[in-house]
Amino acid sequence: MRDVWTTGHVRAAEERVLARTAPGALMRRAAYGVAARTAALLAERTGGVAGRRVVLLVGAGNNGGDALWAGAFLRKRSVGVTAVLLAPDRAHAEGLAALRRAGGRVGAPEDVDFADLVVDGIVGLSARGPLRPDAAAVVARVRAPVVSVDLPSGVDPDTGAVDGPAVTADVTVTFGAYKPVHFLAGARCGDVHLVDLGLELADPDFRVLDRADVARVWPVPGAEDDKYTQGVVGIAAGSETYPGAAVLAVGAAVQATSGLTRYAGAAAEEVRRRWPEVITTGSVGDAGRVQAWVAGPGLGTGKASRDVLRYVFESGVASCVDADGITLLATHPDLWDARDPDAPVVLTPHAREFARIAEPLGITLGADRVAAAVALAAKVDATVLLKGHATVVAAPDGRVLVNPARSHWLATAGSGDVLSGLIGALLAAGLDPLLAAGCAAWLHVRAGDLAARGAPTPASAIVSALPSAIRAVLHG
Ligand SMILES: NC(=O)C1=CN([C@@H]2O[C@H](COP(=O)(O)OP(=O)(O)OC[C@H]3O[C@@H](n4cnc5c(N)ncnc54)[C@H](OP(=O)(O)O)[C@@H]3O)[C@@H](O)[C@H]2O)[C@@H](O)CC1
Ligand SMILES: Nc1ncnc2c1ncn2[C@@H]1O[C@H](COP(=O)(O)OP(=O)(O)O)[C@@H](O)[C@H]1O
Ligand SMILES: [K+]
Repeated sequence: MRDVWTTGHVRAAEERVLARTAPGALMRRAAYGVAARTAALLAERTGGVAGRRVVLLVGAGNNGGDALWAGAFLRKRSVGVTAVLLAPDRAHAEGLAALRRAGGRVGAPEDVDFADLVVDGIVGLSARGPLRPDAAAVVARVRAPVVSVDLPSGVDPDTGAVDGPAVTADVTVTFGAYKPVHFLAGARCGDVHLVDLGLELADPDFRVLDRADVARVWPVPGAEDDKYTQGVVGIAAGSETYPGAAVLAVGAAVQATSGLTRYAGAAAEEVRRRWPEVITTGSVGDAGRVQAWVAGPGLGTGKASRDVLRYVFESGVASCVDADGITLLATHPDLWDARDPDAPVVLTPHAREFARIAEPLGITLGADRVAAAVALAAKVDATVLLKGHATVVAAPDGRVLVNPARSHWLATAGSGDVLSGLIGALLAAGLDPLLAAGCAAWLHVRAGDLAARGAPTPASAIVSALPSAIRAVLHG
């Protein structure tokens, strides 16, 4: 599990450490970490360190100071270091003096053209908005690998939003604590390395699950178990028009856990043909007992679908409401009244579905996706999984998980249906809804990677990759 704090919390903690350490000590520790990673990347990309050319892009604040000190440390390994000062009269004075003492020089934007590696010290925690034009012009020249100091400049530290020119780093070296940008805009950061500054921080703003966290809770049957004790999941999905959504959601549920899966709906024939182990019926009322429902994928939004959702809510078990189910809740908010208040609900909107359900409630999906998910979760008293390249899962009590993608091949038709089946299976197994949604999203990404291996993948191949992904989770 990795803990993540917004910049306000990190700054406050840094102030406390600054007050009890020698002046400049923290910055030198941070900069030493940058220098070490820079040398490692130089060696990896160019085959050596001594004699290579590093250009530092130096902004007006302490982020630039880190870069200058890192340059001074790199000089000790005979790296040629040139600093491009974006605000020459405000460049960090001690850092600049240290670089000059070590034999580094101040250069011009053209020096970027001949760099073996660029260190981005333009802006860090104080970043506001995209890169300003002078910084953007220098960054546009960069062809070399980039090490970003603390975070890639131009990306919002707390939301990961990018709305103009910004740096894309190969490696980011951050200090004290992970910040939201590192997971909400992972693709901009490259590999992220954390340098410990001994900060003391309270509860994180969100958490990121690791393999071990998923392994700890993924349902594994024991000697006393049978197909019922592990939790039975019911899938109310698919229609005559969209039978595929049912086949995918059911397939994910069948492969996720070893309990029983039931299916109720118009795609019973297709489901049975593909998944003979599933007990199928035409309607939710005939399905038999389940411990959790998945309602919505490919279901349609007519009267019959409304009845399905009402039945699921009235049944008093946990549910994952996806796709058409979300649209139904948006257009017929009275459906919420059918809900048993003790039964947890997980909503899994993509951005457009989120807008559909949240805007009438006065919640807009702006740059801060975490805040939007938290607000909707509290408002409707449900766990909200907001899909995207970084999936945000917010519980009604304010706990948040973020699950970053490792590639973007999951953005394919039917991929969301697979996710809903996974969540349903984990809810039926009794996982806390936040963990059910978070672990499902985690496994979804891993299965997506295994299925894709660098090329487009159909959603049905993601379903097929689930056993391998679970094996990798459970057995390392
Ligand atoms: N605190 C600590 O203990 C430690 C802190 N450490 C380091 O300090 C960093 C924070 O430093 P910081 O607060 O001095 O500001 P920083 O991020 O360098 O910004 C500088 C100036 O940039 C400008 N600017 C803003 N937006 C911009 C944009 N889009 N495009 C271009 N320019 C933009 C804006 O200047 P303005 O012109 O608006 O006055 C702003 O004042 C932190 O990330 C870490 O690296 C480490 O050493 C460890 C110990
Ligand atoms: N750019 C992206 N990178 C990685 N994953 C993505 C990206 N865009 C979407 N996804 C993931 O792909 C899935 C798409 O789900 P959804 O939009 O419901 O598709 P469908 O309705 O076709 O099943 C979600 O799990 C989402 O988090
Ligand atoms: K930076």
